[in-house]
Amino acid sequence: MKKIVLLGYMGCGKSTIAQNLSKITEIPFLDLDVCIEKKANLSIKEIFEQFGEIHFRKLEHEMFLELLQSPENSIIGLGGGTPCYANNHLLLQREDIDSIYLKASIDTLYNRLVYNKSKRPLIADMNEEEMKEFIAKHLFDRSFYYNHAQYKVVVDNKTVDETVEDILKILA
Ligand SMILES: Nc1ncnc2c1ncn2[C@@H]1O[C@H](COP(=O)(O)OP(=O)(O)O)[C@@H](O)[C@H]1O
Ligand SMILES: O=C(O)C1=C[C@@H](OP(=O)(O)O)[C@@H](O)[C@H](O)C1
Ligand SMILES: [Mg+2]
Repeated sequence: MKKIVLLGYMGCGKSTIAQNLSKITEIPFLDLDVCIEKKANLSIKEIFEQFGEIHFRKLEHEMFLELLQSPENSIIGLGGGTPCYANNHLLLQREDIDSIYLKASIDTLYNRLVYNKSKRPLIADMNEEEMKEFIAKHLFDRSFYYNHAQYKVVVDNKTVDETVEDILKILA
C-alpha cells in the first residue's frame, strides 16, 4: 500500500496541505506530530520542556516507523525536523512511499511563522530578527535531508488549492 509523505521546513504547509489533499483524494491523513502528542498524552511543547529534544526525536522516529508499518493507504504530514534525524531521510526513498518536499523560501516561511511560533518550541522564544536569521541558517542545514524526497513542489505564492493541484499532478 502506498503512503504519501509530505516534508519540509516548519510553516511550509505540511499539516494544512495534507489535510486538504486528504479531502480531495479521500485517502486518510495522519499528522506525525498529532500522533506523537496522542501517544504521549502531551503537546509537542510539553514533550520538549519535560524530556528535551533528543527524547522527542526518539518518539518521532518510532512513530514514523509505526505509521509506515501500517497496511492502509495514508497521507502523512511529517514534522519539519523528521527527515533530519535517525536516518529518517533514507526511509523517504522506499518504493512504497511517494515523498514530496514542500519547498518554501525563507521569506514565505518567516511570514507564516512569525505569528505562529508559540507551539513550535525551536522558535517560540525568538524575536523577529533572531527568527529570520535562524530560519535562513536552519533551512540551509536541513536542505540536504529535504532533498532526499522523491518529488519537490515549490509552494511560494501558491494558494492551498494550487499546491494540492500540483501534488495531484505528480501523483497522477
Ligand atoms: N498557501 C498556503 N499553503 C499552506 N499554508 C498556508 C498557505 N497560506 C497560509 N498558510 C498558513 O501557513 C501555516 C502553515 O502551517 P502548517 O500547515 O502547520 O505547516 P507545517 O505543518 O509545515 O509546519 C498555516 O497557518 C496556514 O494556514
Ligand atoms: O522543525 C522541527 O524540528 C519541528 C517541527 C514541528 O512540526 P511542523 O514542521 O509541523 O511545525 C514539530 O515537529 C516540532 O516543533 C519540531
Ligand atoms: Mg505540521
